[in-house]
Amino acid sequence: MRLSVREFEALARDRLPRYAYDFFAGGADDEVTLRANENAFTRLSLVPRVLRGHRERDLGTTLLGARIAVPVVLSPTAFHRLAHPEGERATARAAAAAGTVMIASMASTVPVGDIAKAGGDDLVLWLQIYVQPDARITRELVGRAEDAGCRALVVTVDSPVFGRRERDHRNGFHDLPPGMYCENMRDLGGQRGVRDIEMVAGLSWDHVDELAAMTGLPIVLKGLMHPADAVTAVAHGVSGLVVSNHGGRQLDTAAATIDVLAGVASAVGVPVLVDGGIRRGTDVVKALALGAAAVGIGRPVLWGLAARGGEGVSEVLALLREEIDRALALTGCASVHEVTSDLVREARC
Ligand SMILES: Cc1cc2nc3c(=O)[nH]c(=O)nc-3n(C[C@H](O)[C@H](O)[C@H](O)COP(=O)(O)O)c2cc1C
Ligand SMILES: O=C(O)C(=O)c1ccccc1
Repeated sequence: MRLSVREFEALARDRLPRYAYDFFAGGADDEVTLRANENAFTRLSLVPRVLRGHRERDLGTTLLGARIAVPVVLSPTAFHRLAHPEGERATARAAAAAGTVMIASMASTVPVGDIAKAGGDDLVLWLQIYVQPDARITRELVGRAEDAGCRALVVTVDSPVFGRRERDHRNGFHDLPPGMYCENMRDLGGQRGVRDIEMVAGLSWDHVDELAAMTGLPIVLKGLMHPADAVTAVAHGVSGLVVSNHGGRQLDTAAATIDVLAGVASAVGVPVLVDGGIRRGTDVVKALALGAAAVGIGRPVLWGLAARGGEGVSEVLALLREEIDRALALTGCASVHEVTSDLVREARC
């Protein structure tokens, strides 16, 4: 039996080829932000309340109108078939069983329609996209998301260019192995490899407006860190935000997400999610206290998938669920909505 999310990482490291483990685990440049995301949680302390007499906890909440059973969603990560042959299908089944949102990556190795089918009616599926230089391709992707029954589009805005991941360069990992493709790019005119997904160096608020004009789906922006950008985002009509530094894979030395969360969350009225370095139930409670509506996990899903396929993802989600439940009990909270900002403070070293 695995006792923690970190044990899954060790299992995954043992099972995966080096290049795949490094692709999943790695960050940009010196990986300062990669480490900072996790470390920042240790600099925050919880200040529990006691004697409140709650026998049980309700871990559920609502996100963009969808009821979710735990305040943890699956952040979008590329290439699940590098972790397990069933890839995103297995991930979708685990997300559906846990009763939470899966944000499928535009760079999934299973087409979004097939991810939706694997997850079934219970799955709340959102599709993450990178706006493409050719608006026709973006429009086609949006259509594929709508046809698959996705309930939101998550637009990643932290990547006008790719971050430089030295591990991938060292390993010569620049494209998917034979037989694996960015399936959502299929038949859109490219070679279906990693390089088919293009970044838009001049990404701007105009692109957000253009995208909003293409669809009736709610739009969530992922990769914001600055409160001023959050305010502008809401003025452009977005329905939610994900405070994220892309798991330390884009701008190295960017702040840890948990350190900027409160500034963003207090600046806007839309739901704010946060991802980066969340590995324990107490991390989730700290994020809720700092204003998050829910959190996202990236690598922990990949570690579960690599270790034991969909069962492994389910185990990771179950571990986090149990830890959140215990952390709520020990902080005196009966629900995620009772987690208030006074329950967290900066640790004195
Ligand atoms: C291997 C890997 C692939 C990723 N692919 C994407 C992606 O395709 N689109 C995206 O918006 N974010 C992507 N991300 C960033 C995640 O959505 C998320 O922000 C990050 O993993 C959260 O940090 P954590 O891994 O510490 O939980 C990726 C992250 C990893 C580790
Ligand atoms: O690795 C990533 O972080 C990522 O976002 C990505 C995007 C497109 C293709 C491959 C990876």
